[in-house]
Amino acid sequence: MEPAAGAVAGVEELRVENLAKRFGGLRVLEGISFALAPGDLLGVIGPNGAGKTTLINVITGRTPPSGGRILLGGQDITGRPTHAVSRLGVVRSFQQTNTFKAASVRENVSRALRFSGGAGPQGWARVAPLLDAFGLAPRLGEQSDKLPYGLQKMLGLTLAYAANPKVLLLDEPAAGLERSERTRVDEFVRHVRACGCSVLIVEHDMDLVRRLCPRIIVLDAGVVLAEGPPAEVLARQDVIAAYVGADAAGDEAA
Ligand SMILES: Nc1ncnc2c1ncn2[C@@H]1O[C@H](COP(=O)(O)OP(=O)(O)OP(=O)(O)O)[C@@H](O)[C@H]1O
Repeated sequence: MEPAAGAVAGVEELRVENLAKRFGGLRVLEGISFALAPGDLLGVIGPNGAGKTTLINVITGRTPPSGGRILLGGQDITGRPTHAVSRLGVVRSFQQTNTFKAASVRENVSRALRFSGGAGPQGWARVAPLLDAFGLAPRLGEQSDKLPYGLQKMLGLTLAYAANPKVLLLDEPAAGLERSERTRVDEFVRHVRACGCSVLIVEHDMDLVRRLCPRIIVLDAGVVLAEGPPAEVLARQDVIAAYVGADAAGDEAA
């Protein structure tokens, strides 16, 4: 799959500084800081309830933070509403698919392209490599919720890309996919990075994380427990104890 020419203009860096989120007395995120350069890929892993989805919710304006700052290309976007944040180019995908269920694949793509002002031939040309690679091109007329689940997930990713992101936040893109379908997530991520888009990927599939991510952070109870290349981080005893446990220890040994 070739990257579309000129797909993303004016790519900017995302910087998260000392981000915190509390729900009442519950501390869900505390002191989270990292930066994403253009084309960067950061994996975020951690046990259930560690705060991974909340991190995406806070960055994308779905949930207001309790402290800290979010900067896009140096511009403070902290606390802006979701539609404003996505118009600036910070776009997410959801664990569950986020398509308009009763609408066709074509209409879904068209809406996402219209959002970024690019529903003309150029916009369609930008998403065409993804539609082809995922086998969605011949199914444009089909109702999106009648597609097999794996294709609905890939449509969800395509829609996120259609919105012309500078920074893409993927919440468990491989969840619910057959093992054989997961390499499509790899293809997707490589494609969007080649277009200069930064990617933050929350994922439980450690094989995928090891394959794709040059750098990961481990969240545990809302704080960063470890950060670095997956081979180093996943070998740390505190990470194994907190999260990875016997499964990954077994994988490492295998
Ligand atoms: N709106 C909310 N109100 C109160 N508590 C919340 C809210 N949203 C999330 N939480 C709590 O915040 C914590 C972190 O949840 P979050 O969904 O971010 O975890 P996660 O790391 O994404 O987990 P998973 O891997 O299971 O998706 C959990 O204890 C959750 O119950």
